[in-house]
Amino acid sequence: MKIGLFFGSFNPIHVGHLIIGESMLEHAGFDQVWYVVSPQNPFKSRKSLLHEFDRYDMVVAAVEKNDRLSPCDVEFRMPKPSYTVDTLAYLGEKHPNYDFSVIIGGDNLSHFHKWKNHEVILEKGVVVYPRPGAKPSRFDDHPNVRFIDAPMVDISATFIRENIREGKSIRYLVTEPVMELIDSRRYFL
Ligand SMILES: Nc1ncnc2c1ncn2[C@@H]1O[C@H](COP(=O)(O)OP(=O)(O)OP(=O)(O)O)[C@@H](O)[C@H]1O
Ligand SMILES: O=C(O)c1ccc[n+]([C@@H]2O[C@H](COP(=O)([O-])O)[C@@H](O)[C@H]2O)c1
Repeated sequence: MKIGLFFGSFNPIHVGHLIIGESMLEHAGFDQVWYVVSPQNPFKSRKSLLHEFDRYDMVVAAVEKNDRLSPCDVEFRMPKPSYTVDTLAYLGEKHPNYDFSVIIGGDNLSHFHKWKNHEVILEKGVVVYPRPGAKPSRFDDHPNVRFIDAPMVDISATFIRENIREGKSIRYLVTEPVMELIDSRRYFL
């Protein structure tokens, strides 16, 4: 079984993340995509970062209607910050019959050389979803890096958090169940 591991802060999960997951199932040949919620990205500040349990709840709410998209909380029980190569190794040991690859947005590829043991991640294969404004990277022509030809989506979690703080609507930028959680729990205010 081919599994695409989509690592992210998901602060919050938005429709861009869902379009990426579905496109990966359709165009990259994955049987499933797992949304791995990272408690702490090694490069990001904790400012305005919700607790991982809250971010996970939103991921669960976003994907529950889709059998092939799954939430994954494995990094909650691992050392922090969350290094992708370590999680990949752990999941590989736990599920020896699954074939894992990593999914990233085009913006992350330009920083990829700074990731811990990125060569090891590359050996497994990296599938890239194009992102507006992504810079060219040294991995663009790497044999184990595959770009998916799919429509660009110019949505970010940062933009959603800003809208919430300014009292603006986030309807259609996140799914209805995610919007209900954000409203009822007063996230990002
Ligand atoms: N609109 C998008 N197009 C392509 N890739 C995306 C998009 N949004 C997020 N990603 C990718 O999804 C993964 C998880 O992203 P993340 O949870 O940080 O969302 P984000 O919208 O980039 O958040 P923030 O604005 O807080 O940085 C990353 O690999 C990121 O590159
Ligand atoms: O392993 C690393 O060195 C590394 C460096 C930067 C980012 N990552 C992971 O990349 C994922 C995407 O991050 P984010 O915050 O942009 O959603 C997230 O799961 C991070 O833990 C991992």
